[in-house]
Amino acid sequence: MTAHPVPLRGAGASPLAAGAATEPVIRLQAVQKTFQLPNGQRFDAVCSVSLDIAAGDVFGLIGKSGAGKSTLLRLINLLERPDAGQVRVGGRDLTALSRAQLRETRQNIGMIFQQFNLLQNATVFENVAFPLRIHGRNATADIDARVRECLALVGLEDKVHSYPAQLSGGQKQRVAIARALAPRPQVLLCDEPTSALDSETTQSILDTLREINQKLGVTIVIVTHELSVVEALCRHVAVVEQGQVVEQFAVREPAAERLTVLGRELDALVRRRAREAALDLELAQEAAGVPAALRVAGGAAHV
Ligand SMILES: Nc1ncnc2c1ncn2[C@@H]1O[C@H](COP(=O)(O)OP(=O)(O)OP(=O)(O)O)[C@@H](O)[C@H]1O
Repeated sequence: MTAHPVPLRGAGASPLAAGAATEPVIRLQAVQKTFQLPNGQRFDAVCSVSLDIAAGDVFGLIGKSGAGKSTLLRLINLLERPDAGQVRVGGRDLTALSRAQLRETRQNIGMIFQQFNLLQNATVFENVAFPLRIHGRNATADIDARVRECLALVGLEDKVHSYPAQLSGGQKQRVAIARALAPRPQVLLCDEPTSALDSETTQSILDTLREINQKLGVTIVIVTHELSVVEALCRHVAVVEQGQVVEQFAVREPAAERLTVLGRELDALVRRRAREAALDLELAQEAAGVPAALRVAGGAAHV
């Protein structure tokens, strides 16, 4: 896939980025979300969570069904408004903003969903142009250029006139990624982005997300129930249980002890994949006739 350079939202380029150099791009401080249930009872979905996510990171949120992962993710762009606590993104406290300011600030936070959430009666072009048009400040030529740039980034230049119904699941998710990136966000939130896709398509979407992170520096936060997704994509992970972050760690640094079963399972997977990669490398070198003394180690020893 050809990737076209897209200008980064630089630290000095936008008031949204003010303060970003001095604190993590995402900072949740004691955020709380309680839902009122139909029977009148109250349910604490997120309980006083504090979490820092550094600029440029790829951060996974894992946990059992109902643990509060999606609610936590949706607190980051205030799709869910916290009952208490602060949500800071790009140095701004989102909870203190007016509606108009929040609309503006949300351009800095793209989001993709399990079911893609595309406009069915709009072409691929119009889907990607949508977030640029609703802010009404972009000239038509600029929108056109930006839409094509984003579609190139996800390898879908040739689908510009197609409708969502004419696309595969993976292509729909690529359109959703292009749409999320169109306003040049610092942060991309992903809510189970590969859960509706087969494993091959999942791999190619993960490759695209990795490329976006590496080339554009966009910080990615991803909710998933698939440990393989975390292993393949994330640098850091937090395990969520009953509305709380019970542990967080660097994915590539398996430890002797973890607090949670999911943490232990993820470590085991990381170790297994590292061993497999080391073996593959060894076999490839052997097949290529590289003398044993000159072979490069695969790195499994580190984990
Ligand atoms: N709008 C709402 N009203 C009432 N309860 C809600 C609402 N949204 C979420 N919940 C409840 O909050 C809890 C956490 O939900 P959430 O979707 O964040 O969990 P999750 O970890 O993402 O689960 P899953 O992996 O199944 O999507 C669940 O028990 C859910 O039923």
